[in-house]
Amino acid sequence: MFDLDIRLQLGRFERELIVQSDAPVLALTGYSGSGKTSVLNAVAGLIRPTRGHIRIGSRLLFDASQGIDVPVHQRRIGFVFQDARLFPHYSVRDNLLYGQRGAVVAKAARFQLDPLVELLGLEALLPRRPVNLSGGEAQRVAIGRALLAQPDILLLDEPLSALDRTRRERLLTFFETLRDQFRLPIIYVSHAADEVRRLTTAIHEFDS
Ligand SMILES: Nc1ncnc2c1ncn2[C@@H]1O[C@H](COP(=O)(O)OP(=O)(O)OP(=O)(O)O)[C@@H](O)[C@H]1O
Repeated sequence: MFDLDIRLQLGRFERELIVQSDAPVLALTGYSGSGKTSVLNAVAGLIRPTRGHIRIGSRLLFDASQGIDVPVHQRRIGFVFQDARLFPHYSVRDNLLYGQRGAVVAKAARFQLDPLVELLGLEALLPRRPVNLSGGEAQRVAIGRALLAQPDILLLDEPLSALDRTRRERLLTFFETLRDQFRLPIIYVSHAADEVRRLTTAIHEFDS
């Protein structure tokens, strides 16, 4: 499922990552500043590794030796950033629908608005603007928006950090659904290994 062998150089910061795993969820954990978000940026195509390759499922996204570097908009990746990054001038509903724009939303599409609104508990929030959401609510909207773009791969950067225990629990269950029913490959960044143990045994810890 995941075959990553990359080297990143950002100013003086360097990070190597070599992972091969058949697990559906790959977790990256480690201290602040260890390069977790940078790896997600490389997978999304926002920064370019200095060498190596990135293959997820059947998709080869980057291979320096073959000169392959799939453009960001063709990677079909849903990226949920640490700060939700919703459009402040759009309602929650319009933020969600923005995710659908450009995506082929056939009746058979994996992710549909109404079931996602229900799964993520967003009904009451639909008319609100992001400024009137808590951090955890905004994060749930960002997850819905990312999924409505019908991604092949989901990148989650510390998605539970703004949530209380009950909401954490519900979202973890939701991620298990994405993993088991939708079979969506997920790279999940967290600084806490215990947070991700429920989702996967494929945990790569940056400890140096
Ligand atoms: N464009 C850049 N130029 C120089 N250094 C950078 C650049 N982008 C990131 N860095 C540095 O790379 C290192 C890794 O950053 P990154 O955000 O990937 O870490 P992280 O593990 O995700 O951290 P956190 O858990 O705090 O989010 C940091 O020291 C950061 O300052």
